[in-house]
Amino acid sequence: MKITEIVITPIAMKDPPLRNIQGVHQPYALRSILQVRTDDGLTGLGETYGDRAILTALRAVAPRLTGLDPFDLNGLERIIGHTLGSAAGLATHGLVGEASDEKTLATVLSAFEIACWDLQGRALKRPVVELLGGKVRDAVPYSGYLFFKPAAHTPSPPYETDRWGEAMDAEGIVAQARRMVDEYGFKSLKLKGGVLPALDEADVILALRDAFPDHPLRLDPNAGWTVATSIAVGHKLDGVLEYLEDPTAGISGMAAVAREVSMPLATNMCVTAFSHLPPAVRENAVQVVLSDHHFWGGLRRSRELAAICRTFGIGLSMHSNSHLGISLAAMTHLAGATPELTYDCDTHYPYLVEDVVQEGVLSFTDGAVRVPSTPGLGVDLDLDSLARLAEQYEKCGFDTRDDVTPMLAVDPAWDPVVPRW
Ligand SMILES: O=C([O-])C(=O)C[C@H](O)[C@@H](O)C(=O)[O-]
Ligand SMILES: [Mg+2]
Repeated sequence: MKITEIVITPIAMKDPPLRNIQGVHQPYALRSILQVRTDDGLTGLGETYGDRAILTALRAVAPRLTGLDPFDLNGLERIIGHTLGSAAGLATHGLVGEASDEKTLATVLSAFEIACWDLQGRALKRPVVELLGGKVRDAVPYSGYLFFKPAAHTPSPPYETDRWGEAMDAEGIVAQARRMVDEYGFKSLKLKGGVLPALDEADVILALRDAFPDHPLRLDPNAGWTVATSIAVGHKLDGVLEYLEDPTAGISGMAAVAREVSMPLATNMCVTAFSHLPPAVRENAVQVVLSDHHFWGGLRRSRELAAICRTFGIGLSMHSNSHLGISLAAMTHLAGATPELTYDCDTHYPYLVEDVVQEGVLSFTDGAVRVPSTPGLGVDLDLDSLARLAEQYEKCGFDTRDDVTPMLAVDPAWDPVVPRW
């Protein structure tokens, strides 16, 4: 089997005004959809970020992959390494740590690697989970991802009215959580923090604890707090949190917090590449790493991360950014085959109102997605939806994720400085 053609389609999907430390989500989230075609007539699917910088890198690599066997993942890595060379790190939005050459390569590799896994599975008529060693769970549990948000936010271009309403205080967040739990059956809850003053966010967690006594709870302010504030929140939430995610910036900052608080600290910001693991282990900075195949280099590398975490007694969870069904399928196959992944995975999927994959394949029951059993990733493109979302990308008016500008549109004094509290 040889790759004959790769089609990369940037798309924009509607997104609600979800708040975070930087500001607010734009009215559309951007993704790149990959279709990798072979001489056997098969098409493998991939999905990754849609920012201009990654799109440029994907487009530089794609023509070099003609003739590659999709089973040759080492060859894929070699070609991508040669093509990107020492290209400067991709600009990122700052919510998944610093950019670096290592992460650029891993991000580009992942996008094509996922499509190759899909092709391998389709060729062998086996689901990806079986190529990864077989299922360790039939369904993958996800956590309900709670965001502070206004009911409406109207910079230009405007946001679509969403079904989640306002959630800017404890009452709103508890109502959002209730809806997530009722509709999706989530068994754990994560609050995106960095929006209210830190101790007020701790109060929101306490309100969630009252309303959901048995749900593991997580709080993630994306490094919005100083070490001292992080410790104060850690003490206030002693015995309440499953983990505290990225309260403060950097491996040493996290280590200073970890020495003083009782709950595990988790990260998708200070340990986001293999070179971050040795210092993090040395300083005992984090007790849980949130993997994310999109920037850790795909499914193989994510499993290498799992083995390293197992070796050093670090827990493994999974991070998410706004994503579509191809990524949800890839996340589910990976988690379905990875025993180390004992924490419920993050997903933004409940906020999605439009997808590029055919409906009805992926759904949540009791907070979990069944690992697909059909060949490859188990999802197929809906070409009409792909075309519509591609047109939306052309019209949306931006080509890079930027949570600051739409915030400035409603608050001209907005300053995304960190740490803020
Ligand atoms: O766990 C995290 O840090 C994230 O999920 C990062 C995301 O970008 C999140 O902050 C968001 O969607 O605004
Ligand atoms: Mg996080």
